Formats: sequence, structure tokens, C-alpha cells
Amino acid sequence: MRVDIVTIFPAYLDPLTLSLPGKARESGLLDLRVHDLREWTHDRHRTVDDTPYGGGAGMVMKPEPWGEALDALATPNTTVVVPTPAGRPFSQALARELATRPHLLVACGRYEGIDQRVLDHAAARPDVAEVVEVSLGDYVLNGGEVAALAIVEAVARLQPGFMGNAASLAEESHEDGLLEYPVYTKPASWRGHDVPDVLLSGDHAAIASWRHEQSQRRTAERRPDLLAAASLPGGVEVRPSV
Ligand SMILES: Nc1cc(-c2ccc3ccn(Cc4ccc(CN5CCCC5)cc4)c3c2)n[nH]1
Repeated sequence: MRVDIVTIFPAYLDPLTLSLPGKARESGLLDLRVHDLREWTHDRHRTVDDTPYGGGAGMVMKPEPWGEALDALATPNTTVVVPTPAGRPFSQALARELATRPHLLVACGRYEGIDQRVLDHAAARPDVAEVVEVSLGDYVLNGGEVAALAIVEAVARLQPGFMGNAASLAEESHEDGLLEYPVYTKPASWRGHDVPDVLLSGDHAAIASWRHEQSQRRTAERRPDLLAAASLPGGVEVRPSV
């Protein structure tokens, strides 16, 4: 998979070259490139913003640099991903969908956002398969870079062969629609806190059952909204924790 990220703060995306995505880059699973939007400006001040039509506070990102960035970076099958507070909520399901795409072009806005015509133009381009506006959550950040870090990491780790232990992916939170169970490691007793006996029992069926019950209990307590959607096998009744 190829991912191009366009931003006026390229250094903000440096963390993507460390840890998980870094490994993927070396292994060729992920071809990640970060670009400074100002590459596509031509004035002395490398201007990327201007005052909003209709008035209002702040500035808006000019369409011209974005148009030239698209001309330079779009490939025959590009998905343009645009972080925005007004977008579709990002989720593991959306991450799985984006992970199937051959090329993501992540457009990181700043100021009050990107001129709408950039998104309209992108959607009409024959080389753009889809423009996906994505929200990281119901809060306002200063730009799209933080969302880009999260989106790219969530998508990159779903690439086949990316995670050392593919099995851990299948067990992950939100894969079965429930929150994940608590995890423990050595020592068995720590500052008066003991690891639950079942986890030391070696009884794998009992362990699996305990973990599923813990996931259901946590989901009922913290995310009842997920319970409705979760595919509970056999209609197992969930009792909120007492
Ligand atoms: N999930 C999530 C995503 C973001 C996000 C993503 C991209 C950008 C680009 C610029 N901003 C700052 C920013 C400031 C003020 C407004 C609200 N204005 C009111 C009238 C016009 C706009 C919007 C946007 C972003 C924020 N934030 N949170």
C-alpha cells in the first residue's frame, strides 16, 4: 500500500517513521511519503491560506496548492482521506475498509479548513476513487495531522504480514465488537494484587470463557452502545457488573 500525506507541518508526521509503520516501510509493506504542501506554491511567501468568503474568523486554505498536489500525487486509483471535525467517525471498520485500498492520499488541513472546491474537484477526478472525510472524534483539533497519525497507524497495522503475530489482530478490541479483556504478566503477585487464578490454571477453555465474560462486562459498563451492535454468539445474556 502507498500512502501520501500532504501537510504544512511535515515534521509532525515524523513519528510515523518510527515503531510500527517504520518496520512496515523497510519491509516494503507500506510505501509512506510525507509532502509539504508549500512545494506546490509559487509566490515568494509560499502562501497557502487566505481570508474566508462570507467573512468569519480565521483563514481558509487556498485551493490552488491542493489542486497541484493532487495533480502530482494522484495515481489511477487514489482514495483521498480528509480529516475534519465534520467527517464520518473513524472506526476499526473504516480502518479495515481503507486498508484494502491501493493508494491513500491524506490531506491535512489547518486554519479553518480547506476550500470546499478542493474536495469537490477531487471527487470528480477520474483518478480519484473516493473522497473520505473522516473525524477522529467529537472535539476540535488545530489541524488534520493528529488524525492522520491515527488513521495511518490503524490502517498500516492491518496490512497482511505487518503485525508479527497476526493472531493478536483477530483478538483485538472492536474486532468482535466488544472491548478487550484485561491483560496480565509476571509477577503473579505484585504489591498485594494477584493475577486472576483462572489465567494460571492452564485451562484454555476456562481462560477463553473468562476473557469473553470480561470483555462483555467492560463493554456493558463503558460502551453499552457497542453491545447493541456486537454480534453476541448464541445471544449470551450480558449482566452489567454488580
Ligand atoms: N476529529 C477532528 C478533526 C479535526 C480537524 C481536522 C482538520 C482540520 C483543519 C483545520 N482544523 C481546525 C479547525 C478549526 C475550527 C473549525 C470550525 N470552524 C467553524 C467554521 C468553519 C470551521 C474547524 C477546524 C481541523 C480540525 N478536529 N477534530
